[in-house]
Amino acid sequence: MKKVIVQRKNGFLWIRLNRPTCRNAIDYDVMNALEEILETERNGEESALIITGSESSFCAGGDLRVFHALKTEAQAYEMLAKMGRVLYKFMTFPKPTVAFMNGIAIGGGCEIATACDYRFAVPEAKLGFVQGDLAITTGWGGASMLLEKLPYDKAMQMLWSARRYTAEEAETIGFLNGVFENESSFCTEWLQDAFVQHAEVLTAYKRVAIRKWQESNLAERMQQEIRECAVLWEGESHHRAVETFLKK
Ligand SMILES: CCC(=O)SCCNC(=O)CCNC(=O)[C@H](O)C(C)(C)COP(=O)(O)OP(=O)(O)OC[C@H]1O[C@@H](n2cnc3c(N)ncnc32)[C@H](O)[C@@H]1OP(=O)(O)O
Repeated sequence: MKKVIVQRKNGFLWIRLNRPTCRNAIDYDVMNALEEILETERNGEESALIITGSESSFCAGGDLRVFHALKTEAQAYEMLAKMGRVLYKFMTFPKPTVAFMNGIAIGGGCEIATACDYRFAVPEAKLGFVQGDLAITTGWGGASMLLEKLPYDKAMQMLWSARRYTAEEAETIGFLNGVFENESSFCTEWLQDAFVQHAEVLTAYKRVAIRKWQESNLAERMQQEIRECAVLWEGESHHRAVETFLKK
């Protein structure tokens, strides 16, 4: 079974995270697949990219079973920086990008969504930057990207509280651009009329945004954030919190 499925539908490129038994958590295979897709599809024919999850989850963040083997700051940094590079590629993808959160979006799942230009969810989705509860920060550059997307106080509220928000609450705080019953209503009520036909207009506007992020050195800020997380990762509190989850 492919861990990441690529589909082309009505002029859009769909990426579907596909590890439903662990709520589409991200492991190294998924990171590699995403990196390859983002490289090869930069100049593809589709006008926009949509990322979603299979079955009824979007993404439960990093695969805690796999990544719990990483004990030291250096080991953690290597993994975190790898996904950080993938998310910077997402953030600066030359076309519009959309996260359709078809269910739970937790931890790194919210970081992936933050890298996208738009975020939508189904009513029953729960969303949160829960990393704080695991005694770490966002480790894939999510906080730096969130501060580009939300007003300062709203972004910090989501990060500092580590709270799980309902879709309605996440829309109120500004993390979500809308809530749709399902993928089909998202497509007919939003996606099909969201973008002009002239693909060169879409990419030109995206370059405006990307230049701003380049000038404000977003890549470097994400790297520094990843270093902060790697330091905390090594701590006892983090390892204990993950063990508690894994023993459940
Ligand atoms: C790297 C930076 C980060 O991303 S830090 C954040 C890491 N993620 C998390 O802390 C989320 C941990 N998961 C959860 O809180 C819950 O599983 C959530 C996602 C809310 C789903 O709850 P629920 O629908 O009740 O399912 P469940 O807990 O029974 O899980 C089903 C199976 O999936 C697994 N799973 C879940 N999340 C992960 C994960 N992040 N990494 C690895 N496995 C995960 C569960 O262990 C469970 O597996 P099993 O069926 O017991 O074998």
